[in-house]
Amino acid sequence: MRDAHNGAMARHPGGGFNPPEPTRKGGPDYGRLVAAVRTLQDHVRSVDAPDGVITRAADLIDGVNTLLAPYAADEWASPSGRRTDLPNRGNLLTVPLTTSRAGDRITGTARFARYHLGRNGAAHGGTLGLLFDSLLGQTAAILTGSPYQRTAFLHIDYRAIVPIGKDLQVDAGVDEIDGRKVFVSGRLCDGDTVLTEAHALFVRLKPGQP
Ligand SMILES: CCCCCCCCCCCCCCCC(=O)SCCNC(=O)CCNC(=O)[C@H](O)C(C)(C)COP(=O)(O)OP(=O)(O)OC[C@H]1O[C@@H](n2cnc3c(N)ncnc32)[C@H](O)[C@@H]1OP(=O)(O)O
Repeated sequence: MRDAHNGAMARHPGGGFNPPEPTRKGGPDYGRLVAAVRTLQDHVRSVDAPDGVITRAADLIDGVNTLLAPYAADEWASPSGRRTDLPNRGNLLTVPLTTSRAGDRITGTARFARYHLGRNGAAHGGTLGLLFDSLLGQTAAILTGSPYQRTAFLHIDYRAIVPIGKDLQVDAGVDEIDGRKVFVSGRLCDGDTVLTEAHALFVRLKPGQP
């Protein structure tokens, strides 16, 4: 049987890390769909309900999966990550992040949810990598004006545990450009407290690189 999700492996004919092509596909409720799934993810991580409730929830979600399955499309056709009118471009994968350019910096707000919980109130360390790849990737792309880059390395320093369910501040900038290499760093703060610092190398892709 064909796995429709393998369509996501289709390569762009031009190669490279292609910037998102804006779309309004999915209509007025696409943002609500993504927000609802995020809420669902939080519920699945926090639920402590009777077996019958779990059975009913699983049945309902199976129903949604059956509804959506015939429409699985590759990454170039799906609106995921291309709804530039929506938070996080309608990309369910990302840690919720809102940014804007402030001169030669990228600043904004990030918020971890129950879904991102590691243990004992702290966000899972891997989700910090997820956040910083997005934040520093955006920073490299926007501040250099060249979106065709990929992360070569990402170094994270965990300074303090990152709380969930709280608006936190991000700040990032370009430290150095050396030919194709763009060195970027940033941090995540809770007020005056630095929670996480990261630095990364993004390499501008040559034509034909995937
Ligand atoms: C315009 C506005 C648009 C706005 C709208 C933006 C929206 C858009 C935002 C996107 C924000 C998300 C961005 C996520 C981006 C991913 O997450 S990409 C996924 C994770 N990364 C990957 O999968 C990359 C896998 N690796 C590779 O593909 C290749 O290793 C790379 C990174 C392309 C480099 O390979 P290459 O081109 O063959 O490079 P190579 O010639 O070996 O090295 C070039 C230089 O870099 C150095 N280098 C390479 N790798 C390393 C390393 N790991 N450590 C140290 N040095 C290294 C080399 O030593 C060399 O240095 P020099 O000799 O030139 O001094």
